[in-house]
Amino acid sequence: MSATVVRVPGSKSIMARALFLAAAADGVTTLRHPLRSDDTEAFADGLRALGIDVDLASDDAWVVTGHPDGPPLPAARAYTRDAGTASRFLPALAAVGHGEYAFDASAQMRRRPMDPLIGALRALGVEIREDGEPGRLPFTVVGRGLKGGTLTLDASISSQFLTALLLAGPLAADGLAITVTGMVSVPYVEMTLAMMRQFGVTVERDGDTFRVPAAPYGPRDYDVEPDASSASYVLAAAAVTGRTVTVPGLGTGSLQGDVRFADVLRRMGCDVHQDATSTTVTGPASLTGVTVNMRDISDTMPTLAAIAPFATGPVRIEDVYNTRVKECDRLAACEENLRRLGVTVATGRDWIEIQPGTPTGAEIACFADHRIAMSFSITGLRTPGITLDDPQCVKKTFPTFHTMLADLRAQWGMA
Ligand SMILES: O=C(O)C1=C[C@@H](OP(=O)(O)O)[C@@H](O)[C@H](O)C1
Ligand SMILES: C=C(OP(=O)(O)O)C(=O)O
Repeated sequence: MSATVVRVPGSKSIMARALFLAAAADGVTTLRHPLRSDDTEAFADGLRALGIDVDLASDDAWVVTGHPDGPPLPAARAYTRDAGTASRFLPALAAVGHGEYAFDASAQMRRRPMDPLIGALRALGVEIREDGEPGRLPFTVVGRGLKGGTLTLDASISSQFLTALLLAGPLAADGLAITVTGMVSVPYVEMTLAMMRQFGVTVERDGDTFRVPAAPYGPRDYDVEPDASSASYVLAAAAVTGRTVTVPGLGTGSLQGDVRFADVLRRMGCDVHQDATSTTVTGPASLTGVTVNMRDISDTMPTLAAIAPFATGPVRIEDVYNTRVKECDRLAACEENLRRLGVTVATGRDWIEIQPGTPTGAEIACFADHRIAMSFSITGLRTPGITLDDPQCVKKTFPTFHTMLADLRAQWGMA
């Protein structure tokens, strides 16, 4: 059977880093194949609120004029919507500047932890005024230029705090030495280091310590990869329908750890071909069960949980505690929705185990979480009658998701 080629939109995580790096570079950066979504617009709007010029008029290229000394405005208010990346990275950029920068976000984002970043910036001498619940947004960063130095950071709840400090490190007068404990989502940190290198700065890593030199970022013409987490839904669609899908632009050469979701599908019996720049998956006659540690690729946990009932044996996903502090408590959300579909499921502090079953149609509670909406839409390829209580929440990272899925259904002759 011939492969269906599906192009997925640009990477949210690469966009967030590229926007930060471009904003801090000495010159003008062009981002090619940008992702336009709620998260990336939140990032761009946040930069603009700080006085940094981001021209997102074109869908082919966003143009950013950098300010190596930090935000040019002496005072600003930034609203970072639901975006973890914008909410965690932008305050670190503000700390480099000279002024008072107030940050706030949506109710969902206000619930998510910010304390490791607040603590780290304070340890570096930055004044932070907590304007709401301690350790959460909203808060105000009072920037007086960042001197730098050494600090210890707990990275066990999110890697985004470490990424924020790494990205800002070269703008500190003395650079930064950061020692981390308990790191999750390691591939995102590797992405950060690789992209800092692409913009001209090399971080030295010595075990758990990252040494960031004081050094200038250079502007670039930057091509954004397709999003590997978004691709997981497309590959999962192949896995549950027995079809063949090729995602171009994403393979072993990707900066994104989530390309390894294809390895999980391979272990479940899919035929997987991955070269440097593309991934092709063919679903088997029946998927097998698997036990998998998803600490490194936890954004794809809901994708796997949602197709798990179709496997012939149990699917157990381990070491994903921090999925409880994402857009929603994702372990609880997956458990709730699998139960709604009549599937037997159990969860613990950091794991979920799903039994084989035949899901029956039900309304999915999205909890305003794009990944819950997209994951259970893929279950819907095999189970009639699945509806979403909040289909629009996919706009966070993949605004064209439902059109893409409708196109796939049409090409595959599904109603
Ligand atoms: O740095 C990033 O771009 C991201 C890091 C991950 O978060 P955690 O480090 O909080 O797991 C991931 O879940 C998120 O979607 C994007
Ligand atoms: C956890 C996610 O996003 P955020 O960048 O808001 O943390 C996600 O996209 O799955």
